[in-house]
Amino acid sequence: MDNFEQIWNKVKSTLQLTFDEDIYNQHFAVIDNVFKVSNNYIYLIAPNSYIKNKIDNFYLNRLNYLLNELVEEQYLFKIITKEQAALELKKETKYEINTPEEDIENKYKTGLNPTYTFDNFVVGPSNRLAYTSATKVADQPATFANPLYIFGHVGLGKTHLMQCIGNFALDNNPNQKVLYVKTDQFIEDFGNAAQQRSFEDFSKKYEDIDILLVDDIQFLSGKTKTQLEFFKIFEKLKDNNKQIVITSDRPASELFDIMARLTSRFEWGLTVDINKPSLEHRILILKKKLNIETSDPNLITDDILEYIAQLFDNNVRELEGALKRVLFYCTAFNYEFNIENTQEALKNLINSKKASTQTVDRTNYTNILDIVSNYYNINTTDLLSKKRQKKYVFARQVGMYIIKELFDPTYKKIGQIFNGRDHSTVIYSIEQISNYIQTDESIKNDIEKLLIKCGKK
Ligand SMILES: Nc1ncnc2c1ncn2[C@@H]1O[C@H](COP(=O)(O)OP(=O)(O)OP(=O)(O)O)[C@@H](O)[C@H]1O
Repeated sequence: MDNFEQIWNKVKSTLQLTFDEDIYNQHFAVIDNVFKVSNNYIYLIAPNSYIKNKIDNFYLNRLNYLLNELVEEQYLFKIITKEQAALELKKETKYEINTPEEDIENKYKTGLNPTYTFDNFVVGPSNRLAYTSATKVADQPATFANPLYIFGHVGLGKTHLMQCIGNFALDNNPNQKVLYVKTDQFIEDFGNAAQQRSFEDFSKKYEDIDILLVDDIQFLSGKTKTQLEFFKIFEKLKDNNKQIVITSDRPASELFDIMARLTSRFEWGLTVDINKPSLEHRILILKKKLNIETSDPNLITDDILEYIAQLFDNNVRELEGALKRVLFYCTAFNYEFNIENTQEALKNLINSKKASTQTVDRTNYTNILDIVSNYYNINTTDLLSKKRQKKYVFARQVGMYIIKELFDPTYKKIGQIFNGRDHSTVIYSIEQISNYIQTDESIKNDIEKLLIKCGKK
């Protein structure tokens, strides 16, 4: 809690710098402490419902924007009145007190983030099919497409769209049981259940469900037992006519080390992809985000939005991050929103982008790349390419592992050697190989041989 108090105090300090004294004193100075933190909401008590409504209507986005800058996890501020706080306390639940609004409480049990809605998802040519399919699934679960499989590169809106399905379906029918879960969480839950030899809670959580939303299914790779369990759950839900939605960074046919009976089932329903948005689409996304963050769509002019959209063309998360940075920089220091200040705010991001796209010196590693390619009977161009067939993906992961073992460069550097893969892909690849080494004797021997060929003393 102390931590949240500090965060609130920091937000308050920024508000004090940005707002007129009168506004600050009337709305924010009067809020002292954090009342409680529950279900990713940080509760603040307004002295009366007039102030509560005023903050809700005019300032809440700004507050949440500042909060976002300070904490990595998704938290939101929630303003309640003293009366509501008193009611909460009366419930006498020691550690977790229900929110006043039942529907919000319900949503948080589902793992859903209520800010992901169809309304704030900007539709364009790169995501129209995925969007339309998602709206249909949300409107009529288990009727239109089951499973719905959404794939695309990092940060292009898969999670957002998947969560829209859950939020919309729940709004339509609050009695439905919806569960959003990241694959990592599923793996962890299964591991815990297996360790405790008690599957009751696990089965209840995943089988007693109307809509199951599973994010980033590619992380099931190599986890045979967990895949088998997921297969059982999948079959059960399908048999009971329950909706399943899955996201992944690649088509089901290119999933690596996931059993064929699962990947083939992923293709039973409808598969849709999300691609990179065009410049016009990116500008529209920025406008929407601006509207959400500030309630003032004209705060930043179109030429500045276009400037940002030109710079960040790969990933909507980066694009959004850039906008937030500009907003924070200019509002926190009371600077004008112009190109110079935008450039200044984005200086570090631009520099790190430049660094990652500069041509890479592979000379030190060429030998290793050749040895690994030869060993797996592929050519080096394919090893460095984006081809997703298993033999290339596996050899690439081995290449990354060996370079890390022998030279220990940064993950970012390894990503650059392999044609600009991001550092999380590199980490994931190296972890995969480390896992194989522990579980598969023949892979372990291969890697040992390769390490020696590549110069391990
Ligand atoms: N079309 C869009 N309209 C509005 N916001 C979008 C859109 N596409 C992506 N975003 C925003 O971009 C950010 C990243 O999106 P999201 O987390 O859904 O990406 P993802 O594809 O699931 O990425 P990852 O593969 O890393 O999980 C989110 O804040 C999301 O709201």
